[in-house]
Amino acid sequence: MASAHSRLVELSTIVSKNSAILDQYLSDNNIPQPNFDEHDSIWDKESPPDIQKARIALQDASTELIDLTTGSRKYLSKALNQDFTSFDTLYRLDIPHKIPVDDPEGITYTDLCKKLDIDVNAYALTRILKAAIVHHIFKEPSPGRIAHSAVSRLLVTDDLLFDWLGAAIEVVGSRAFLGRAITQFPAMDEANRSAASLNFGKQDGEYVSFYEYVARDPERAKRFGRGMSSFHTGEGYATRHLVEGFDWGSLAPGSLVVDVGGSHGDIDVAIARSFPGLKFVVQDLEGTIATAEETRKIIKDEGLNVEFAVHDFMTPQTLKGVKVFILRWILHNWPDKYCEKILSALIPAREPGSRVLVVDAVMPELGTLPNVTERDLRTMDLTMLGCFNAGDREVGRYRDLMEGVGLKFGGCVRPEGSRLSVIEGMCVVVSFPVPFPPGYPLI
Ligand SMILES: C[S@@+](CC[C@H](N)C(=O)[O-])C[C@H]1O[C@@H](n2cnc3c(N)ncnc32)[C@H](O)[C@@H]1O
Repeated sequence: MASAHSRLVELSTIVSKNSAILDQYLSDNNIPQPNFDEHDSIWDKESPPDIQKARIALQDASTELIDLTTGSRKYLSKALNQDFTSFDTLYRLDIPHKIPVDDPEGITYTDLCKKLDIDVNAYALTRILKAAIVHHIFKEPSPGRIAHSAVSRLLVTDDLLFDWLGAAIEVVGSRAFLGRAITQFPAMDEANRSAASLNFGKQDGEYVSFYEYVARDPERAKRFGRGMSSFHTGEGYATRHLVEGFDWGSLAPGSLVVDVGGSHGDIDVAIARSFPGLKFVVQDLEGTIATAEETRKIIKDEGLNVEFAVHDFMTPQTLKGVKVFILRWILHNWPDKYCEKILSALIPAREPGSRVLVVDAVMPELGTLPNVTERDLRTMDLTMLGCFNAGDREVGRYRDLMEGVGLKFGGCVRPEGSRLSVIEGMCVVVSFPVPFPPGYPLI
């Protein structure tokens, strides 16, 4: 039943009323419908004031409709992509933690400045924060005061999300250097010649890769690991997709599952809870493994069969008898030649019946998904290109990569509602955590 007062309906009425005004204007003046094919849009020309008013009202209501139907967490990452500057500032100055979390009246801008660790230009900071407020990050309950919004409050109540923001700022900030990177390093095939390398600047005289940069600072490594954990709390990236998306029950008790580049092991904890008979080893770089204390505690408290081991996935796999290798969000971080190296490194561990699960987003053909979905995917793809000279590949490129190193390609499935095919020998399955609309052709 519809609500007595529905903001959504109210907004859609504004959209429809103003669309009708614009439509009438076009028809009265024999102007074709707006599209992106014409060289010259009608809206680039001057139109009467009431038509301009109708356009603004329509756009304002549509924007609010989109914002209100996005969800706070998702909104946060969307807003970060649109308004990087404010986020960068509020993270660096730790603004969310300086604003009372449960007081709708918030704090004055002046008192907020007094709480900061450094003496900043209050006028400049206020302007940066107001730019955040128009994106629903914080709100202004009364003139001169700032309070938390539902979105900004998350940054205080969810520590992992705050760490995600810290990591995401470095990631998204690097994307801005893409144009410089493609002109300075046009081949774009080296991890340490990326937009991120330019963003971070030379370290001890050398450009470094994203991961080298992260590993140089334990605090940053911890933030990145925790930021990854926070991703798993979002619906699109929930661990359950992999828990439900593969037939773990078909593995014999005691089967060894190795999560290559598994970070803090969130995926393994989730699978181990449902399949306690399996044995998991999470492999990652030393800095990441060293900061997985929260997962270690969960593993100990719940008695889960999950271990951590330092292993560089560019070097041959040392474990034997592995039934399943998980490579989740790994290949999209590496240029092709490194993906070949990572996949080849698994070959010595291959045995009949073992499998590799590559879990990554798969890029669709242009225009085959709803535009809002595709915008998200392509933004993420460019983020990966900026950070790593890598990205979310089309399914054919995954197949080429795998077959190129002599692995059998086992198909590409979406976890929800799909059963994975199990093929004798080294079977490679590409799945991905993004909730694609039903019916999207995967292979
Ligand atoms: C994008 S994260 C994905 C983490 C995890 N698989 C997940 O799905 O959340 C990539 C991981 O690869 C790890 N990594 C990067 N280079 C590595 C290397 N040479 N050997 C092992 N792990 C590495 C990083 O430390 C990080 O944890």
